[in-house]
Amino acid sequence: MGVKLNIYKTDTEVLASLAKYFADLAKKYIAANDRFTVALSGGSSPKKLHELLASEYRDTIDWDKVYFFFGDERDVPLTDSQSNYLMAKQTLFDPLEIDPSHVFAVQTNLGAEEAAKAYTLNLINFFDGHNACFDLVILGLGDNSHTASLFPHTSVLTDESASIQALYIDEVKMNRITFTAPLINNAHHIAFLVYGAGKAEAVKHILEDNKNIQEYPAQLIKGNDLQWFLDEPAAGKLEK
Ligand SMILES: O=C1O[C@H](COP(=O)(O)O)[C@@H](O)[C@H](O)[C@H]1O
Repeated sequence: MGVKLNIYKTDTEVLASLAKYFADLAKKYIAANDRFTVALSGGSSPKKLHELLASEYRDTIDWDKVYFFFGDERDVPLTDSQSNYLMAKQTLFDPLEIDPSHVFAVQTNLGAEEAAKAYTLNLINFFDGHNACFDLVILGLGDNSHTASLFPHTSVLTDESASIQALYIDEVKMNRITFTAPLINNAHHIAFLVYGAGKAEAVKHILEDNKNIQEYPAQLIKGNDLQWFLDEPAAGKLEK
């Protein structure tokens, strides 16, 4: 299956479409496997998605069968305002009263390197020693074309292992812990959530420019079912 672009006039419509996609996949995988595994993205874009899921889909998804992971995390305490975990806790887990044992936070209290190792072990245990294969990975896109914490001109971009790596990112002056592209690409379904004109240049680089993964890391993301959920401003520089 190729890349599917879902382009809507407004971010509200984008979020509604992705929330429904999330719900449809959750129902499908819970019916098939009695669980739905999802790796969340961080930053600010997903906040409204989480709030929508926690309100409109509170009663239509069997949330007790959903298991949450993080595609990347900042090397900060989980109580820090920059923490991707804290954002998800406040906008999704707390409103839905998610069982904390179903949420796999990156244990940043261990320090970045040890946290990456511990997270890798968590995945090995959760997936019974098999390669981690998430039902859904949700990704954002930075205006510099990074996704997860796969930033331009970093060593992790050429890592061919499906793993979790810790590295210092000079661009943001902090350590990050991130899925590698092969780990993301193992997923059954991958959804980019990108809205706002500020992302238009990056979207064009990723979807239409020649391959240059060092400049445009999100070009590394491939998958059986890779879907983009975009508003028109974010898609505004794509060839019509
Ligand atoms: O640093 C990060 O940025 C990206 C994009 O965030 P957004 O708020 O511009 O959507 C995010 O996907 C990633 O998880 C986060 O750590």
